[in-house]
Amino acid sequence: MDSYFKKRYNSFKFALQGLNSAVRSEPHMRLHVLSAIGVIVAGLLFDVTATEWCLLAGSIGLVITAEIFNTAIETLTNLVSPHHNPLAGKTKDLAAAAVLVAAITAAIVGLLIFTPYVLDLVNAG
Ligand SMILES: Nc1ncnc2c1ncn2[C@@H]1O[C@H](COP(=O)(O)OP(=O)(O)OP(=O)(O)O)[C@@H](O)[C@H]1O
Repeated sequence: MDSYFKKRYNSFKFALQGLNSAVRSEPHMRLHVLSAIGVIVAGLLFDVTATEWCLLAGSIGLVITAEIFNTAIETLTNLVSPHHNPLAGKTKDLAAAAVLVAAITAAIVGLLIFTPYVLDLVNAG
């Protein structure tokens, strides 16, 4: 039983190491984290509803998860194919496209949620 919990603890520790390495080595990841902080601050300022928090949290998670997978795929591609190879390029472009789609989706969710709050603020002012 002891070794069961030790294994789970180690898996969690390795996952945190991966997160730490993604934030430290990837400028895009830092940009996503900064954007997430901005969204959380805006959510607190506008006092968005619980449903809106769920959508914002889902969008933030989607983008950060996509970026981590992109980094993992890029790293593996560099290991497997360090030299120029059209398939390696295609693999990286596909992974990058996933991040782009996630980021566009998150931007649309953010716009749909925050635009009415901003308009209310402008109209009240
Ligand atoms: N081994 C390769 N063979 C062919 N094309 C490659 C290869 N490595 C990269 N490319 C092409 O160059 C582009 C940029 O590659 P790079 O490794 O800088 O990835 P990146 O997504 O820009 O990484 P980062 O997010 O770290 O800047 C890729 O999207 C791909 O089109």
